[in-house]
Amino acid sequence: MTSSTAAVTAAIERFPVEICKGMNGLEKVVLREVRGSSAEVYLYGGHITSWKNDHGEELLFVSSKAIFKPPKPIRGGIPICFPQFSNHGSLEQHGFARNRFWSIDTNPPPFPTNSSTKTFVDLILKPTEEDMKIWPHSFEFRLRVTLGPSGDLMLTSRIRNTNTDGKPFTFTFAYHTYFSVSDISEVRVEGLETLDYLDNLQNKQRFTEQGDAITFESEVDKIYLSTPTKIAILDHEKKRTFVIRKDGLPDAVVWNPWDKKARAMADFGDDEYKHMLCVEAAAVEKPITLKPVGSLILGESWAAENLICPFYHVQVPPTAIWG
Ligand SMILES: O=P(O)(O)OC[C@H]1O[C@H](O)[C@H](O)[C@@H](O)[C@@H]1O
Repeated sequence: MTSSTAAVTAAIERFPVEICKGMNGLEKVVLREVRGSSAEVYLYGGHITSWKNDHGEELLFVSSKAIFKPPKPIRGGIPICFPQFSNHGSLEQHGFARNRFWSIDTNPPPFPTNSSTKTFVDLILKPTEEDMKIWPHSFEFRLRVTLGPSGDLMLTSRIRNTNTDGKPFTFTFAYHTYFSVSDISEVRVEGLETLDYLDNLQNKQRFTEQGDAITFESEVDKIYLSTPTKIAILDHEKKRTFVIRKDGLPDAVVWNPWDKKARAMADFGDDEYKHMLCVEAAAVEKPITLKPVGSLILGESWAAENLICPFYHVQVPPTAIWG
């Protein structure tokens, strides 16, 4: 066993997590909570591909046609969009973090909150020389995926500028979460009413949302701006509500490709749009800038959190969410 394998094993043995082979032999980490909930994270993309409640029911949508083969990003789950969201810049769509191989971070810097009672894994992404030809910046991107005792899933990202050439860098970001829903026409989203949004289907023009909670009857691709820290997705048929609680991510992207675009995507089933909805905690309108390493100081860092939790319509929402 090499010393780095030993360090990974030691980091993993502290927590009930397992590293195993997933689709096409790609490595994945499986987190399990004592009450039965679980989550799976592929090192390819630092990509969450499964999140199940304590009845083993899948809460994320992953396409039956998803291609688990680099460099194609995985269709569904939670892709990480960094250092660019969508086509808002000159890099490839959604940046490159979602199709790079991440590593297990055996020595993460301490977290302000105590996670000792939770199941989590820490991943890290650093650029290769090839990446630096595309985006000439040195960075450390640390991602902690935590499965809470009530089955809630928390993603914490910490990004540091490690440039020693005196250059700041600027990025946009999203957790591109694909929620599984029973029937898109029965779903509504609360928390975005009356907000301004940029409509990707109308040249990113700015509009103001009218009326009540958001419902779906055609393609939607909107970036809601300066959104509240809590957003809810209500699924009447499933009698289930997902609550998203976010910090450091002012925007929220809502996307459903609907039938025509679904048919145009090779890695997405023709009718699958009926059973998914992306609500993405994001920082898009105001890109983040981080200062480089100085003579006496570390490079600047940025952190963002996204907590998602299902609750069922017979339950009281967990206090972790409504706080
Ligand atoms: O197909 P992808 O590159 O994964 O992007 C899927 C979608 O992601 C976001 O939600 C964007 O707002 C959409 O414009 C885009 O179509």
